[in-house]
Amino acid sequence: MERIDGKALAAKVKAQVAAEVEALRGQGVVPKLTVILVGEDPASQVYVGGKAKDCAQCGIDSEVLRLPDSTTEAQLLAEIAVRNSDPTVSGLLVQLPLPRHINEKKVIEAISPEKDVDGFTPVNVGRLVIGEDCFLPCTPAGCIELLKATGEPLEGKRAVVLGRSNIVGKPMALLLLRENATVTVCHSRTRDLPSVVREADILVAAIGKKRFVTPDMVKEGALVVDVGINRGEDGKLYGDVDEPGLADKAGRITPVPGGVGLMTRAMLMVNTLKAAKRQHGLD
Ligand SMILES: Nc1nc(=O)c2c([nH]1)NC[C@@H]1CN(c3ccc(C(=O)N[C@@H](CCC(=O)O)C(=O)O)cc3)C=[N+]21
Repeated sequence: MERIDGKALAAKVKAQVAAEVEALRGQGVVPKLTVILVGEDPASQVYVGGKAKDCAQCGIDSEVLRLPDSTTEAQLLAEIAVRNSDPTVSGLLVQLPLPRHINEKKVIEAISPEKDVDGFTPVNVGRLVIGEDCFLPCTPAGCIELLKATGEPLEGKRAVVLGRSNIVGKPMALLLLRENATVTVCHSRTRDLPSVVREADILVAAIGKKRFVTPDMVKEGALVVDVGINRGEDGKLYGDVDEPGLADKAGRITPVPGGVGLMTRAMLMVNTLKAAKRQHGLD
């Protein structure tokens, strides 16, 4: 299988964002992303650092609000409310997962839909379902860009999404549908899952299990998008797909690392730019 270069595509997307941000600055508009991080989750620390770096590359101001693990839900909601009504904040994101004593649903619902650059609020999810303009969730949006970058038409293809989470599987299915693919969503209760996966011209693996997709499950010539980020005992990152096992197959695959994760971050920059433009009536 040939690799789809997520690093190159992310760089291209960020360069386009940077050019637009520069033009916006000329009009006196400076986009800003605020990330709220509660607690000390080590993976979250890494992701948040990556986002700050991307912002710097794009000329987007960034601010990280670090709150202790002991933060109450009410305190977090109050911090969100301050950013919702701060006109200098274009995009607002609360890093997940949150400590167990905080209700994730309540927190997401508190974010202003006009600043919801993750595309996680019910308003944006609803807009996505009915095909209105909205903030697309970054990971699925990045997956679509990776698929489009292959130059292969998505229309009419059989797409299989492995996983049905609110942040990846479900919105991914909707975005593929919007591209006129024929979409099947598989999950832990799917009967004879391997035979369903084998039908896929386009396979999006977002099940969160290291190398769950074995070579016998992948159709010859398929486009495979690997959303998995599983840390192995050896400290290395593994996707949901056994990529080395697919070496002799025709088709294309996004690597882990170097694929979907980088595009997730690039799409966050796209959304933050879009938020700033909309808030200034420029979109
Ligand atoms: N509100 C919220 N929004 C998110 O978008 C969000 C979140 N919470 N919580 C956690 C997940 C995970 N996530 C990733 C982002 C970038 C990489 C990434 O850049 N990965 C690199 C390498 C990373 C490494 O080496 O550790 C790559 O795949 O090449 C991975 C994962 C965003 N998430």
